Amino acid sequence: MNAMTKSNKIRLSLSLYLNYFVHGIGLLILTQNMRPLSSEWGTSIATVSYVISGVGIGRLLAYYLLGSFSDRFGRKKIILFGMISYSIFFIGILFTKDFKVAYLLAILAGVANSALDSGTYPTFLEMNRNNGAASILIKAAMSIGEFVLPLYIGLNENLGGWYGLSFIFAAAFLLINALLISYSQFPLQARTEKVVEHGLSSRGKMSKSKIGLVTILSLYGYTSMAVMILFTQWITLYGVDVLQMSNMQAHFLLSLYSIGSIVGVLLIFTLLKSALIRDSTLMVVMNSLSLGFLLIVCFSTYHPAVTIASFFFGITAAGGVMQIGLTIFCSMFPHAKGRVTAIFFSFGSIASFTVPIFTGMLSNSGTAYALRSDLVIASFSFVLWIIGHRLLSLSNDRTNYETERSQINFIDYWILKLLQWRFKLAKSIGIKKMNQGRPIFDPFREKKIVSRIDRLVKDHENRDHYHEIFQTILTNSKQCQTNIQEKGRVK
Ligand SMILES: O=C(O)C(=O)C[C@]1(C(=O)O)C=C[C@@H](O)C=C1
Repeated sequence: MNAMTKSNKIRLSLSLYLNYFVHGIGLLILTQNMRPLSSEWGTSIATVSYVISGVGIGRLLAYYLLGSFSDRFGRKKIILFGMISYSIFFIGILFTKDFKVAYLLAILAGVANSALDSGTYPTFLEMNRNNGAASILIKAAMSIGEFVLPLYIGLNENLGGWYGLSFIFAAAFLLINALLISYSQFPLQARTEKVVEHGLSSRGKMSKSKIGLVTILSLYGYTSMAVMILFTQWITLYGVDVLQMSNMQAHFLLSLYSIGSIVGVLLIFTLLKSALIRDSTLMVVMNSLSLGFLLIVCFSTYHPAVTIASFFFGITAAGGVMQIGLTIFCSMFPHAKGRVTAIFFSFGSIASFTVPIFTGMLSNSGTAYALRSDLVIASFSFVLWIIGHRLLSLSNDRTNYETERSQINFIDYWILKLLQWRFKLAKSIGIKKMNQGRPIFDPFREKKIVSRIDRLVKDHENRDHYHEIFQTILTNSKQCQTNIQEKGRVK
């Protein structure tokens, strides 16, 4: 397949993000409709909750297999399969009267979720030359879906509308989008045969530090997910039971956390895109900060402090750190991205199973124990990244120059910003000179500039290079001024 054009990339990205908007809806649609579904199926709320756990089972069962399929048969097929399965779930749940069928459908939703993940994350990495910034936006698309659905359901209930409409909308969105995706061009994928050569299974070839990193990143698949699930599950009760907040104040903690997560996504996206910071350094910073904010949430009794800390915890723990972890993991196995994604999210699925179980047990001793156990997991994440950062730096030092390159990217970013500023000032001088009828070229000023630079240079062996660079800047600056004057004259 040929390289993708910019408009193809944008179109495909939008379709993929739209899937995750619907997936955000899918994540909440059962819990938000527990009451109507329980009366539809003639079961208790507890049974509906049991049906919901089927989603987790489906994800766990399917991730690894679908990840391998994604590497072998291509991203597009696996994504389309996920979208169609998801639509069947949305429609099927509405029309079934039997909770056992609903349970099977929930498993199908889990399978659909893993298909979307196994196909989409690698596609974004392949489309953006392994820059993980675009995958971070997946999280934003999901958060928007999660934000919109409860609002819609609340509004629909007030207006007395049928609960099933949101299911129909979700399925319709997906089916129309599936049509668009089926005609979309996908980025070039790493050759499938190489999966065998470089596969994760060829442990003999892996160095000790690589095995260490695989372990760390897999465990992070668990801890990054667990930290978020645990917080969202217990924070509201903690606010009411332990902090004696009003119901409204306690719910607000979760809303602020969600808004924080969207802010975090935008922040991390900008940081990664501008290459201002190395991804693994960002992980150490984010995980240490999230631990700090969590400590405030767990031990402060001052309501405003807990409220603000919840917002910042959303930024640092739910702003896409999980996605960066996955991007780093994928970059270690460029030919098996689908499988890596699958392994990573399988660990995440285990978190969605185990967290409700062990926190449920802890809550018997008090809600504070349940929420504060999140500190243990957040500390674990932090330690994982201290070690992970070290291992990544060591392997980079020996084998490549990624560290230097990312620093050069950082410097180039600022050189460009400064040059843009310089050109702007030179243009302004150019316009003033035109109005005064003075020539652009000012040899005295240029001589001054050059001799000043000469005085500033410390590494004398590079003096000639600096001369040449500043001479080029001046030449281009004058060209810029000429252009702006000509434009002014034409007008
Ligand atoms: O200082 C000026 O007079 C400018 O027009 C700016 C500038 C420059 O880019 O620094 C550009 C052209 C002149 O020959 C000297 C300096």
